[in-house]
Parts: sequence; structure tokens; C-alpha cells
Amino acid sequence: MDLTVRAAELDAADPLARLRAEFDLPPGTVYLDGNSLGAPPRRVADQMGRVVREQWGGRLIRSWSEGWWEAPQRVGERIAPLIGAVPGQVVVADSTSVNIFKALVAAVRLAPGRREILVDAATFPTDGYIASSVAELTGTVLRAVDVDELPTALGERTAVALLNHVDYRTGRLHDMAAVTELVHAAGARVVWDLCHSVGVLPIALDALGVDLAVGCTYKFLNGGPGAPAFLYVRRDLQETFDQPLSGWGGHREPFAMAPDYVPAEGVERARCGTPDILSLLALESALEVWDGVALADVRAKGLSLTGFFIECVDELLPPGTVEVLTPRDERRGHQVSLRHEAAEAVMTELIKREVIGDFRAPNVLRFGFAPLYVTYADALHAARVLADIVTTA
Ligand SMILES: Cc1ncc(COP(=O)(O)O)c(C=O)c1O
Ligand SMILES: Nc1c(O)cccc1C(=O)C[C@H](N)C(=O)O
Repeated sequence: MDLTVRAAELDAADPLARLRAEFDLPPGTVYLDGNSLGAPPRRVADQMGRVVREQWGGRLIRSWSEGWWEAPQRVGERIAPLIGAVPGQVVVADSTSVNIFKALVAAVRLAPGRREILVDAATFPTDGYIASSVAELTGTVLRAVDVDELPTALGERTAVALLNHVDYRTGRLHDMAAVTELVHAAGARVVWDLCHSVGVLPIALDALGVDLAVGCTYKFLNGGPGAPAFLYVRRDLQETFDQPLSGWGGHREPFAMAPDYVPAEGVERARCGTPDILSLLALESALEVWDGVALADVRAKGLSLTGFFIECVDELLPPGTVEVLTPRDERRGHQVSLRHEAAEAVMTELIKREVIGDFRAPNVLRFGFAPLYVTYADALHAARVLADIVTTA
């Protein structure tokens, strides 16, 4: 069947189609970079106006005791259902990088005598950089391993494995259940980086017994540039979760201003300093879009959209022009990565023509498909513009 007709039929049958109207996107732009920076939900601009006028302006410092101080936990509770966590295990604070630092040091401290940290060899760089610093500070050794080689790499030395659920470069999805089980069988802890999987597919942290997890909120959760990240600490680990950034925000009685640090009892101990309220409240407003949205529908549409885009690329581009790096089976997130020798120039031209994806060195074109606002017609248009560029260049 003709691709235009297929796209129209798929869009007409899309149970999430109504959600696109929730987002502010420039007309004529096809936005395929929500895996890097999500689009703004319309409600956020109005809510931020109210927050600044009414809370910051109207209530001034009183707002700290009228909902600001507890915001990291409150917003954490909104993220919890998206990652399969019962209440009381998630805080939203700091960046993903900082939370990786807290989680890794705490994990090493939970495993006395174990002297090795494993990190996914294909990891997003910040994870590797932070892990290297944690190894130096804790006197452990860092080893980068391919996720497929974990069965042989894990051992009695392993304190913790830091892994990306979805690979940022290829879009490959790792099997969280199987890998968590492997790590636990070796007596080690696992820290999952969910940056490219939260808001993409149902995640079951509690059910799988995951120890710790981090993730950013400015991609598929649409929290806005620099929105604070989240940190999940499994309930039974909270009492012994000894994170290194002992700021007053994680203190049991922050306003007692006591001379000694005593960590809070619950997941609040994962906090550090003053929360970035404006970003946090922008995120809180953005998360309202998820009310009533079934993650199973989001996942089904994301797989279907990425599959349709791959099909369009196969059909519209001359064979051999690009290599599809993303798994064609269901072991993928909601991005499609294509290898092309002139990827940087091709992406520059795509963006000039209002098809926004991104380029990752040395030769990868990345296209993110956020099911809440990307349509099948967008996917087809992007493939057509790409075909035009690679065949006429
Ligand atoms: C897998 C992964 N981890 C971490 C980060 C970034 O962390 P931060 O928000 O601290 O910049 C990103 C993206 O920027 C990412 O893709
Ligand atoms: N966090 C970013 C930023 O501040 C500027 C530009 C891009 C980003 C990203 O999120 C990159 C992204 N994590 C990636 O997967 O490559």
C-alpha cells in the first residue's frame, strides 16, 4: 500500500493522537529530537507564569513551607508509576550525572570488600566519567564491559554494575530483568540509567528488585532544558543508603540547622541542597500530560512509529545508502539511528529543511520518536526529505 495512505490510516487509528494538541510545536517543523530535549507541553508556559507571579511574587519566602521544600518528593511520586515504583522511593533533584555519583558511591559502600565497578562499555560518556571518578575516590577499579559479556565479567569482586537501559547511540534496549538477575546472582548491586527509557516503555523497578536507578526528565518526560533528574532508591536499601553529598537537603531535620549531619529516614536522604524550584515545577506541570496515558499504548505506538520509519527508509532510500544501527526487532527504544558516511552534513541539511534530529560522532544520524506528539505523517515526511538529501547530495 502507498506510504502516504498507510501513514494517514495509522494516524487516524492512533489512540494517542489527541495528545499532540497538548504540545507547542512550530508549524511545519518535524521534531524528531525528543530523545534529547522533549517538546514543551502547552500548559507549562501558563503554569510558570502563575508560579512566578503567585508563588514567588505573591507568597515570597512563605512558599518554601507551602509546597516548595517537599517538591522533590512530590514530583518523584509522579514519576514513580512510570518506572514501576510504589511511593516513597523516588526523589527529583540535581542532574543525572550528580545522581549517578551519589548512587555509585552508595552502592560501593553497600558492598564492603568488593573492589570493582563495572560500566557498560557503550555508555553515555557522563556515566563513564563519573564512574571513573567514583573508582578513584573509593579505591575501587573501574572496568568497562560489553553488556553481553556481563556473565563472565561479573564476580566476587564486583560491587556494582552501572548500565544504560537503552543505548543512546544505537537505541538498543537491554533486558532489564535478565541483566538485573545476573548482577544479583553475583552478589552485586545494579544501577540502571533510564534516561532513554523513561516515558518510553513500562518499567518495573520494584518487581525486578532493581537496587538503584537514575534518569533525566528533559527527554521523553518533557520537563524542559536542565530539568532536574530523578533517583530511585529501593525501599529496603534506604536505611543503609549512604550517599556522599551530605548537604542539608538530605538532613533529617534541615531547619534545625544542627552542626552534625544526620540523614533523613526515607528517600529524602538522597537530596543534597536547595531544589531548583522553577525547573522542578515546570516538570511537575509537564508530567500532568501523562495523566490517563497508558504506557502500554505509548510503547505500542513508539515501536510502530520507529518500525514505520525504518520501513520508509528501506523503501525510499537506494539500498546501501544508510545502515540501520537500531535493532529491527523489539529490543529498541524509541529512536532510530542510521549510519551514513556524511552524517553531520546530512543532519545539517535536514535541520535546514525543518526536520530536526541529531548527529552523533562520527557518522550517526539519530531520530527520536516521542509517541505523545510525533505522527506517522512526520515519520514519512522525514524519510522523504532524507531520501532527497542523500540521493541529490
Ligand atoms: C544515558 C544518559 N545518561 C546521562 C545523561 C546526561 O546527564 P546530565 O543530565 O547530568 O547531563 C544523558 C544525556 O544527556 C544520557 O543520555
Ligand atoms: N543534555 C543535553 C544537553 O544539555 C545538550 C545537548 C544534548 C543533551 C542530551 O541530552 C544528549 C543526549 N543525552 C544524548 O543521548 O546524546
